[in-house]
Amino acid sequence: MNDSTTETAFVELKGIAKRFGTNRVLENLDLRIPRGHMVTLLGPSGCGKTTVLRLVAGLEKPSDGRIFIDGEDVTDRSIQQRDICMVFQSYALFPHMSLGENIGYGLKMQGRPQAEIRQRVNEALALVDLEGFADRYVDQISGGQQQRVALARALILKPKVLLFDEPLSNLDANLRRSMREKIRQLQRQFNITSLYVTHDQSEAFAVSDTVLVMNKGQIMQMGAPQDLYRRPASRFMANFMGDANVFPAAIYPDSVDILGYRLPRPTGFAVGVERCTVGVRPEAITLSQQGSDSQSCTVRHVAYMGPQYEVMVDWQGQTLLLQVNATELQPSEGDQLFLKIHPYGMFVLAEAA
Ligand SMILES: Nc1ncnc2c1ncn2[C@@H]1O[C@H](COP(=O)(O)OP(=O)(O)OP(=O)(O)O)[C@@H](O)[C@H]1O
Repeated sequence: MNDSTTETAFVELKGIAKRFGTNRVLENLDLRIPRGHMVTLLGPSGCGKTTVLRLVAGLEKPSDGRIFIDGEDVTDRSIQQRDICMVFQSYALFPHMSLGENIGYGLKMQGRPQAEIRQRVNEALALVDLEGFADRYVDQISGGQQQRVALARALILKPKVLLFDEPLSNLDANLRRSMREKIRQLQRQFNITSLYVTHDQSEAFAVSDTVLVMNKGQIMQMGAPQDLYRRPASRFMANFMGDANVFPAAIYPDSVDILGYRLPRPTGFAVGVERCTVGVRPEAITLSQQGSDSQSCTVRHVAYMGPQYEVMVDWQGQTLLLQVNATELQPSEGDQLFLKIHPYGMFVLAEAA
């Protein structure tokens, strides 16, 4: 199990329900985030991720249940009384203020002295690699820089909890990577308990200690990224975490039998499950020119992806999706090849075949 179930919770949601009119968005949701952890909420559009974030922020009231931060019941407190900062997709900076004034705004509202504000603004700008930008305005900097200003504005207040609402969605792919590394570095450096909403699986994996996958207001699975990918608890999870080939299988003491192809039993697979469903990730199936009858397959479709090919093959009456490293083999449609399934990429699904 992941740490978050055993460690003391710093942020805790207990029995949370949220209804908008007749729309029951969340029902009896429990969530525990240990101090200093970064938990990401991941799930399809409309599953309730943003609603959870807004409930923690105090921007929505739960219909039922209680919310605790650092041991205190904050359910009836406003956002200002919760010691929380939020970083939005839209940056939400004031255009009529300089970047320094934007970043120092919260401290000014707290009545801190000018000299302290100036010093802390400069420190915050340095944290996000924007030294010397204090006198610029929002329309003089790029989107990526604006999001770093928004991050500095949150960090300067040293909040108990930092909330991120799809913070990278407006950035292009290169900026997304550098910004997510910046967020992760600063979150770790300051050990800030954080909740991060995204619908991008690779972003969730890259920034978090723990990923919580939701669907239709329910928690489907929560755990470290590797656990969710390698041991999905359901078919929904298997498909949501990436592509999966699914087979009927039987597990014996020394082997797993998939459609007549016997391979070593992976560690952790329970013995004696004569009928089950096994999932195999595309990257765990390789192709080669040689093999046995039970591994023979026909290439149906090839898509060139740069570092690898995505290949569809017919095998034992099933169509499989797999990936071939472009440095190893360049398959073509119609090729008769042999596949190899690697136990590393295999998981047992709860449902029977
Ligand atoms: N203020 C509101 N009034 C009425 N319904 C709402 C309100 N806010 C959210 N909802 C509904 O709650 C459900 C969950 O919305 P939410 O924004 O939490 O989902 P999400 O997982 O964050 O989706 P997305 O990834 O598209 O942002 C949706 O059906 C949405 O229409």
